[in-house]
Amino acid sequence: MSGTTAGGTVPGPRRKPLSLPPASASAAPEGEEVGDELAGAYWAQWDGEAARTSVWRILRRLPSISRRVLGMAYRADPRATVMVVVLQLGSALMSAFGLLASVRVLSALFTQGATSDRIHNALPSLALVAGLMAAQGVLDYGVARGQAALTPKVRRAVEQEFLRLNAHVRLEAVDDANWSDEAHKANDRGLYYMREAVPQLIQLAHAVLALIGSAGVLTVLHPALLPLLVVSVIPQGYAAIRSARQKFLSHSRYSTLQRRIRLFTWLLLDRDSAPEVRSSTAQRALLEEHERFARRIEAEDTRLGREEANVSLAGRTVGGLAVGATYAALGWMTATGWLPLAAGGGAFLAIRSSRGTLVSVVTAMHMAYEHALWIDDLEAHLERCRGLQPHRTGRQLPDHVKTITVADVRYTYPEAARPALCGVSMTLTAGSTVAFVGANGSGKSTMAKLLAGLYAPTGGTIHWDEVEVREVDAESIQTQVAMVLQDPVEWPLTALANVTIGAGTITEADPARARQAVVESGADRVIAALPQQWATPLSKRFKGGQELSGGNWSKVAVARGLYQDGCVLVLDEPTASMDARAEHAVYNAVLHGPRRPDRITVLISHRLSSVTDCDRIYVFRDGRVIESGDHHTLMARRSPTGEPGEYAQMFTLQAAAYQAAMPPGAGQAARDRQPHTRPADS
Ligand SMILES: Nc1ncnc2c1ncn2[C@@H]1O[C@H](COP(=O)(O)OP(=O)(O)OP(=O)(O)O)[C@@H](O)[C@H]1O
Repeated sequence: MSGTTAGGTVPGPRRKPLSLPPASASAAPEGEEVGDELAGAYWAQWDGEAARTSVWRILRRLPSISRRVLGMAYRADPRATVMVVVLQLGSALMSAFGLLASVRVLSALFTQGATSDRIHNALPSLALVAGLMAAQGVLDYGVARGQAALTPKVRRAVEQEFLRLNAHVRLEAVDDANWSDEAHKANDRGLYYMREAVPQLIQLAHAVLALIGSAGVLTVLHPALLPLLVVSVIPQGYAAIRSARQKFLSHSRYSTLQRRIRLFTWLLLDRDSAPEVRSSTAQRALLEEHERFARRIEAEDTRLGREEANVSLAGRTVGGLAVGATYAALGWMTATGWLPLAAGGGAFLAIRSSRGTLVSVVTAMHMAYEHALWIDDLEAHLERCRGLQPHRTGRQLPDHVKTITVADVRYTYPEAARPALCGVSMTLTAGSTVAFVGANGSGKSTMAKLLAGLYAPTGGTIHWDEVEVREVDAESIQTQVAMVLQDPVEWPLTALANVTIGAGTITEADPARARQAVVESGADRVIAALPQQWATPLSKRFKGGQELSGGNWSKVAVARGLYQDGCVLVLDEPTASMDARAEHAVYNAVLHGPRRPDRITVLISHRLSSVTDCDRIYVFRDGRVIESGDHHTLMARRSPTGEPGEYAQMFTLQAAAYQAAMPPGAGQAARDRQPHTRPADS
């Protein structure tokens, strides 16, 4: 393809001829290893990373992860955070003292003398154990209460911050192909793990403190017991690490398969794909593909279960041997008098409880490490969002504008090879209706988006009266410009909310303005026919919801634009899917209705019949305005060689297409019935 610019003809990119496709191929790339097929998929980026990282590195990162989560919790609720930390420490102390008190109970029981005397002597320590356990229960209850207050607050705070920043990011950033992946990754994984970070940290802290408590008690009982504990837990710790890593890797393989199969499940169940799935009998192909993945999941499930059983057996064997050796050493120490019998019993209890705690610590620290990688990405994304917010100057546009002056405006999309607009100038005055026409890709919509403040010009200026748009808050332009696009959003809200949302509300309405807007757009009949009229949800996802046809959605979208009641109304081909009568009614309302004297209306259309009554028509080609004037001026325009201008050529071409198809005399009859001349679509 080639295009014409001011500089001449630009050669199109070189293309290789398309080769024949293979006669058989898999529906999507498929690797030997499940993880290979979707390696690089944004949502799988860090899965299994904890299993690939050294334990030392994980341990080194834990303090900074903990600091960050604590900071986040403190910002959300300082009181609850301090309470959780203090109570958690208190609970760990109670647990350690409980263990020491248990040793005293054992000492009392293991001394010589009558059984009743020994029991009697043990009673105070027993009461102490009970008291400490009760105190620990109360403190744990406090931790749970603090966590209950803290976690939802942190969740709400981070989620709101994430959505607020994303909703305001400038449109050009969202246009970037990588943006959607980044935002979804941050939402699906980062935000999820950030929400879970507080309870996870509490769990980790609980386990670590319990381990430290046990170690402390052993040291108090006899300094030689600490190395004994270390020796006993090393094999157990090793087995726990292996098992945790195995689980992380398996999980990443498993989730890849799950995502793949969900795609086919979704295609088979989805309402939008339902007609095509049936009309093209795609069911069989989709079911076969689903079954293929289901079998792989089945095999993966079995493999996973077996592997877990093997790792668990190995862990238990190694751990069991180590504990056996430790208990033997304890027995020897007690028998040889190194350690009093009661201290030996206490050590037995401490070592036993440490084994379970160690597994929790290992799993929790792997999780904290891997989740922190997703949280890092989320934070980087939020930082990027902060840098991409609309510029704020504190200045607002005037409520009414007399003239918008566009002077030599240029715009190049990020990473685009050529500018979409190169030197456009125009003057739009209040009360006038202007049209942008021209071939596909000539820059009409881009110009409209610049007028709406959705993009900032990369060159040139746009003035609203004397105010340059760069000097005002971008949002103040957006509230003054109502834009109706060709593929408007079908808001899954009530009919009324679909009209009012353009004015920034879905719960309040100006009834008279809403009715006026739907009458002008032709949506009044659509809404009147709905079972609950204005209150009908326009989505089948809701009970009693209704689906509209494409043309009727367009009428609702036009009503939304009219309801917004801005200084500028841009209709970017919203009538493309309307029937001829509906389209005519919309244009008639906009062009000949009670037009607000201070509104500038911009119509973008390929149907030139719709724009003949506009005050001024701008003809775009390759990002420039090549002609402008009213319909008659443009029709009369000739080049120096006597050729009709671009507009005249396009109009004549469209008109000729209908005239050729009309029976003799029908044209006059049709014209007599219509208030305005309307040539046909191209
Ligand atoms: N979001 C975008 N990112 C990058 N390039 C874009 C983007 N939108 C449009 N373009 C490019 O900018 C140029 C002008 O596009 P624009 O949509 O303004 O044309 P148009 O005249 O409105 O076309 P159409 O009649 O097909 O709607 C085209 O080359 C198009 O490919």
